[in-house]
Amino acid sequence: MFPVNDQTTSWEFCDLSGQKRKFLPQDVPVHTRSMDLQRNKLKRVTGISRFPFLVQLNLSRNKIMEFPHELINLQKLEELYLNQNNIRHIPEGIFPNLRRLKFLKLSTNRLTKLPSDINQGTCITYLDLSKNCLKDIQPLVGLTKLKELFVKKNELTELPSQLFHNGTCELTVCKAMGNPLRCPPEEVCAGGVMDIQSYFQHMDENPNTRSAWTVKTMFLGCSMAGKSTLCRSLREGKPVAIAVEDRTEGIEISQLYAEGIRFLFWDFAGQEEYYLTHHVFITPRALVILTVDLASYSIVDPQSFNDQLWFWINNIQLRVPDSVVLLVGTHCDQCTDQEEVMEKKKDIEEKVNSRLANRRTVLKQQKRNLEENANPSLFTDQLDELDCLLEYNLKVLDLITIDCTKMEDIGKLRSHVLTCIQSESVFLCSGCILPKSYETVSQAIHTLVALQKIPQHGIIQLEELRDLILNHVKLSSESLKTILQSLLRYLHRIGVIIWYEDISVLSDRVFIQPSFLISMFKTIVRHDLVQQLEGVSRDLLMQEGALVKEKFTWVDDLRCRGTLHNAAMRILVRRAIEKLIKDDDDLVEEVVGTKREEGIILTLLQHFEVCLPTLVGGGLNPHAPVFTPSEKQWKSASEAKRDPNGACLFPIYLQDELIVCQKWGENRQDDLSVHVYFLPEIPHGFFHRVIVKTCSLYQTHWVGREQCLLCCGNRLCLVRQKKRDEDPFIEIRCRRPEKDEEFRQLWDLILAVISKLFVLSRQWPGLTQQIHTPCPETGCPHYFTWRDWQELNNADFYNLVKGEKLVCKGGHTRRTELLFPKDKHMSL
Ligand SMILES: Nc1nc2c(ncn2[C@@H]2O[C@H](COP(=O)(O)OP(=O)(O)OP(=O)(O)O)[C@@H](O)[C@H]2O)c(=O)[nH]1
Repeated sequence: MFPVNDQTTSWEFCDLSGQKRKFLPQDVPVHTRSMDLQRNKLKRVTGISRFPFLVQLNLSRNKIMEFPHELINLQKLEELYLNQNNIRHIPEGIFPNLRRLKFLKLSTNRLTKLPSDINQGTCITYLDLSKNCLKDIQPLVGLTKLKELFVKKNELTELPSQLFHNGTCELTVCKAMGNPLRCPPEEVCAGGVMDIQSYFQHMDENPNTRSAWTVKTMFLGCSMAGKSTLCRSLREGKPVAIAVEDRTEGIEISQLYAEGIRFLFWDFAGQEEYYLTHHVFITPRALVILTVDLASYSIVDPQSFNDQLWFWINNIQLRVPDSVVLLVGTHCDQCTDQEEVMEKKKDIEEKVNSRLANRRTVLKQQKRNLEENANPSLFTDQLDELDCLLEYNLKVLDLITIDCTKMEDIGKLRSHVLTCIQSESVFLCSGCILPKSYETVSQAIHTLVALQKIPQHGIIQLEELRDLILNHVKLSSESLKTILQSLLRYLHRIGVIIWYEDISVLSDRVFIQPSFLISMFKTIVRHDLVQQLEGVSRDLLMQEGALVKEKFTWVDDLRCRGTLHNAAMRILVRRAIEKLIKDDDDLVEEVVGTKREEGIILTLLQHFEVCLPTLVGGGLNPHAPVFTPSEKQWKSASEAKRDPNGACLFPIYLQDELIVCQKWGENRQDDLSVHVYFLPEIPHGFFHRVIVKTCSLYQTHWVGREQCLLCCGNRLCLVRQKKRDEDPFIEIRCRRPEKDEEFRQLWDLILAVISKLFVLSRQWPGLTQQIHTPCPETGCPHYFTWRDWQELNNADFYNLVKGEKLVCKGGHTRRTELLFPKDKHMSL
């Protein structure tokens, strides 16, 4: 929507949006400067040259097939929206005439090629070409004022290096995800313009044409399905039996080189407790091998399909919706005969295909419902979002059946995986070209590991790593510095190393062996943590200066309250780590932490929102200084008071909701309640992180497994996960305030919680929100986008609470529904 200021008179701004028009209207004044024609049914734009004073023109969401040639007459045009049409071709000769054009949005069309003279639109600063079919954007070279470039989801294999030349480039934003990029690889582009520039600079200095190929392969599936067996057998090239007691805890990583491809195998444990870490490690652009035990799979029991397959496919679809999933059925030897194997294969494939197709049908139906609504303009964001979900294409390949104990079957699977990877139509992630210098440095790191110059645990200071590499390569210290930074970023993104550049206390340290870090994670995030704690010996307790009776308290607190004392955590991590790190007390201390300082592991667990430091509060405190209404940045209230020798709350280990229920009491009829719906469902682990995120804002909170209660001033706010008619939503429920100032606090509180929900939900790209849920009390839905929320002011909020309908147009992504009983007015 155009920004219209109050001074704009009607002849200057002409809103013709959403009127199902097939032609331009005749009665618009020729002096019109801004025309909004979005969401009509225009196929051609004939007659637009009658408005030579147009500065802004919005033709988005029409049915335009040809780029309107007449636009060459709009010489004052500065902003042009042509997104969401069907344009296949832009003729030559347009852009030399649009000398004032600054903003051009052409996303979601069918362009395969750009006109060679597009670079004569020399004023263009913003250009969106995402979601087309472009193979080449070389014609953009010469757009010297370009600041923001979007070319997501095209068919680009290269970006033109000239666009990024240091001296001339004004680009500040370049988004190129979703292209089969080789030069620079997508992982370099993800780092933004600076990383791309650095890449091209090194390519200039050390050109390379050879393609390096690394494929992250993730093994997912239920516990005991055979993931570790598959992973290790593939690596060894022969069947490897895994003893039952040798189950995967957390994640294991290993490598395999085959036919010039480096596979990084990530073997994820199947038990529920580990799902909590999956958001950290399940990343896009990987091959997923979903393993199912065919012997235990039941055709007749629908739960079997749900648990063993659909749960995983659904999770993958929510988290990495563009992935390729290879289904592997193990334990064939334990099925009665080949016939049973084939029946199960057929059943699984049919059910997967029908569920995937069904999901699409539901999405399409939802889209139709919105389009047919009396006022579809209220739903444009929802429609966009549904379009995005429809565009994702999770590829689930046919199931391959194997007996992991048979040599022949392991060979069959290995060549099948290679074929899948090499067939680019199936697997987007192909080889990528790196500057020679990157390869040299990468190789040097590899050699240093092999020569054991880098300790086995792989934790190394950045500077120390640089010094070691300098002894191995012919590079100046200065150029190594820049190469190393970009290279480490790249290696981190493809999953070879871990470097948390953004966590200030960890930014000077590199984890050359990710498996080390993960094994630290799994000492804490594990299904048998209580037993592990019970097994702590007297010697270990003494080392930490703790008494045996403290151990009983720890066990009790973990079991009943989901709280792990930091002292207990230190003991557990130290016990695990001392097996890996020998004779390096300083490092052990750094990882484990001390009574005065948090260690690496605790920092990471909090960074990834697995736990939060507890400051278990007392009763309601009317003077609690936690909230500062209208403060832009939400600081963690407990941060300053965090005690490294305190305890951490792990919502995953909580058993019940008792404490929350007790404190909250009964729902009241006049409670304020905001619902945030999610479609298709709330992912596993999502709510635990909501709890961690929201509770970290408050000093006083009580937490249950699927609920948490926050205290703001003397107001209570309940956040909980619920379902209505199978539709999952998160409810934020507050006691109705009495005083004005409390009311404002409450508004900020709701806003803070919702903002956390939105930030979090962005990490699941396959997730959107429920659309049709009218308010049961008033019958009229109030739909809000996140941007609407931010833009609402207190006065709007008062009106809402009074039951007045407030309509917000525009906005971005997900919508929220306000449900305030209409008859309960606030006295303000
Ligand atoms: N007979 C037979 N046994 C298999 C086959 N595949 C796996 N197994 C056995 O099944 C058991 C479980 O296999 P794992 O590879 O540990 O299973 P997982 O999926 O990694 O399990 P978690 O680590 O708990 O997530 C092991 O004892 C394997 O040796 C198979 O095809 N045939």
